[in-house]
Amino acid sequence: MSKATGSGEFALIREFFASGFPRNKHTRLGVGDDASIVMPPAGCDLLQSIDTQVADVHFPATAPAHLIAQRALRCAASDLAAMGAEPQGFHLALTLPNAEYEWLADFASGLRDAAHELDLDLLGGDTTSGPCLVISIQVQGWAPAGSALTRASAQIGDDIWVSDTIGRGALALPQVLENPAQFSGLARHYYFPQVQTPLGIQLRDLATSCMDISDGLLQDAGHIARASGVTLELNATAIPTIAERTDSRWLQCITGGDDYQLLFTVPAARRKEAEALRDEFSGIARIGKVIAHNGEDVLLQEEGRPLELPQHNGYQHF
Ligand SMILES: Nc1ncnc2c1ncn2[C@@H]1O[C@H](COP(=O)(O)OP(=O)(O)OP(=O)(O)O)[C@@H](O)[C@H]1O
Ligand SMILES: Cc1ncc(C[n+]2csc(CCOP(=O)(O)O)c2C)c(N)n1
Ligand SMILES: [Mg+2]
Repeated sequence: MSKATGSGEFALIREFFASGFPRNKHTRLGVGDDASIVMPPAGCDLLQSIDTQVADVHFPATAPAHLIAQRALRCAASDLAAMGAEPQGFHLALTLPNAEYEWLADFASGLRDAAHELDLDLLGGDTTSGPCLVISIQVQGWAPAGSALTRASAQIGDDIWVSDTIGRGALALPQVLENPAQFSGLARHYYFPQVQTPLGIQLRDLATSCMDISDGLLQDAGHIARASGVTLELNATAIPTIAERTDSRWLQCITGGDDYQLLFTVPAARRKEAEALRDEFSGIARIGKVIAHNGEDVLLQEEGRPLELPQHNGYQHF
């Protein structure tokens, strides 16, 4: 397979990453210098997050390069959506086992498409050789000062909501591992997780807490519970899952991860406002309520009776 034109790391950066990305008006200096320069709008907080994806841990190494890029940027951008940020830009750190021209061209084309859709300017990065493909993406954006959503302020009595169906990524995984190039049905959700930026922005004035579900609904619900010092009581039959409650794969849906849907809490007194969001975000569903901490961080109920929580409630690296 051919190598990047010109030779070496710098030709590769020039060819694939120096142009073709959205140009954000707040970017003073992007790819090419020792650091990027960005001028945030007055009165806004800067929000930043970093996400790493490793070949054969987060995606199959043999997946098409444009799909790997799409997925990596979307998963990273999801953390901005979770906090209600308006996206601004990203830095890309790439570790590559080799520099094959066709692979890089395909990767850069997927990355550009995702960047345009998500409104993220490529601000800079770092490119190295290494034993396996690793993609680290730092994303940043802003929100009016003090308005960003966090995991820490869920209140007793709040309703618990999710932005859409849970479990698509988890149930896609066996298919994707079997055929990494397949890109239909559930595999679409695995490679193109829906980034909930518009919903996150609307929730700034409505939700008391919010996060994106990357590791599994049950485990991630525990993060809001611990950060807020409350218990999240989930109603099993109210959770919109891709496999029905009676399906043997239901548990995989709520523990498997790779959803990138939002989990958020809204005061019960504002339930009608949350329901009205359905005009624009038809998938949102009310799945439980926040109660005083009672020893457990998360409770799963069905028709008023507690369900035993599985030992494995979400993805952990170690
Ligand atoms: N090596 C690290 N050094 C400092 N902080 C870290 C490190 N790893 C994780 N964190 C912080 O710990 C918190 C939880 O990290 P985690 O990666 O689980 O975030 P997440 O949004 O739940 O998951 P995802 O990685 O899927 O976005 C975040 O605030 C993150 O910034
Ligand atoms: C090939 C392959 N095997 C397994 C998985 C499942 N998986 C890996 S990491 C993760 C949680 C999010 O990661 P992080 O917490 O690092 O952001 C999940 C659900 C996958 N996506 N691809
Ligand atoms: Mg997150």
